[in-house]
Amino acid sequence: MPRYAQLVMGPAGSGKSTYCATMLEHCQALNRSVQVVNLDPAAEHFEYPVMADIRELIHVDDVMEDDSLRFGPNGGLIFCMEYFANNFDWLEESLGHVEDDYILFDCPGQIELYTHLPVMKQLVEQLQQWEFRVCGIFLVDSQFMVENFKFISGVMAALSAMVILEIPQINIMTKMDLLSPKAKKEIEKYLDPDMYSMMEDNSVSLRSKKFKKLTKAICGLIDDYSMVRFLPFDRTDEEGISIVLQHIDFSIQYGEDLEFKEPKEIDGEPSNTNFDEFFQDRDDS
Ligand SMILES: Nc1nc2c(ncn2[C@@H]2O[C@H](COP(=O)(O)OP(=O)(O)OP(=O)(O)O)[C@@H](O)[C@H]2O)c(=O)[nH]1
Ligand SMILES: [Mg+2]
Repeated sequence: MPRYAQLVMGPAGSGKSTYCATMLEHCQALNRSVQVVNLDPAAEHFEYPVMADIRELIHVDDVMEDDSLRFGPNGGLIFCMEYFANNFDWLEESLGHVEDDYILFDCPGQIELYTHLPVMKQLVEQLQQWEFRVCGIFLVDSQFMVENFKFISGVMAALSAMVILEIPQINIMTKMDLLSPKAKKEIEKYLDPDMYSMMEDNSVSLRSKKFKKLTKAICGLIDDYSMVRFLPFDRTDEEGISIVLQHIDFSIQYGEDLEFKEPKEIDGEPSNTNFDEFFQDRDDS
């Protein structure tokens, strides 16, 4: 039986930990068993219970305070993640081996991890060896997406993670509830973008011909191959969360191999196992 994982990635402050807490709550309401693993060695607090926490293995403060290493916060975090990649047995032990388990990995926000460092790819390969079907979830703050060039830059960041990790990826615009009504209207065009017309809008502001040509080529490539799309995510909108989850489930074929499970016994109510016995007693009375 396969196992399932969401690798929750994105720039610093894009809403990864909030997404994990929201998704966990949503799945619990659906009676789905989901667990969260914190992979951020610099995390201070989160609003969800964790099944495993990388800080048990290594904490960024230990690395920064170490006299022989003397790293700053960013270098320290990269060191921690490389240490983690050399100690995947810690994760294996923490996860155990439960069939069809579903784990959300709350990753750190250093963008280097998704552009050129090998750690995340190594993690994906390791998870796949442990029979996980992994889906990348790339979050970008919607407030940084309401202008053409900001949008293109968000698309490029998401694309970079897609290219490096080679797994199904769902891209999400977070914090939709914070947008003003005007920005909300504006953002609709970025949820179903026409990259060519986006280029036309800005043709006046691009002075360098070479830069204009390059941007046009990038936009064309993304549009022609439908490479990157974003789904909106508003943590207060259950229906929207449900649509995001459906896309993710579809991408990792969640549910195809699930076996029927007996409902859990609720206090005061008989479980299915003694159903017959229960009716037998009633018939006798
Ligand atoms: N209103 C609103 N605030 C949000 C939402 N998502 C995140 N936030 C806020 O944005 C801030 C950052 O959110 P986090 O979930 O910690 O972001 P993160 O990506 O985990 O941040 P790092 O782990 O530091 O990279 C917090 O103050 C959250 O309360 C959202 O959907 N709506
Ligand atoms: Mg976080």
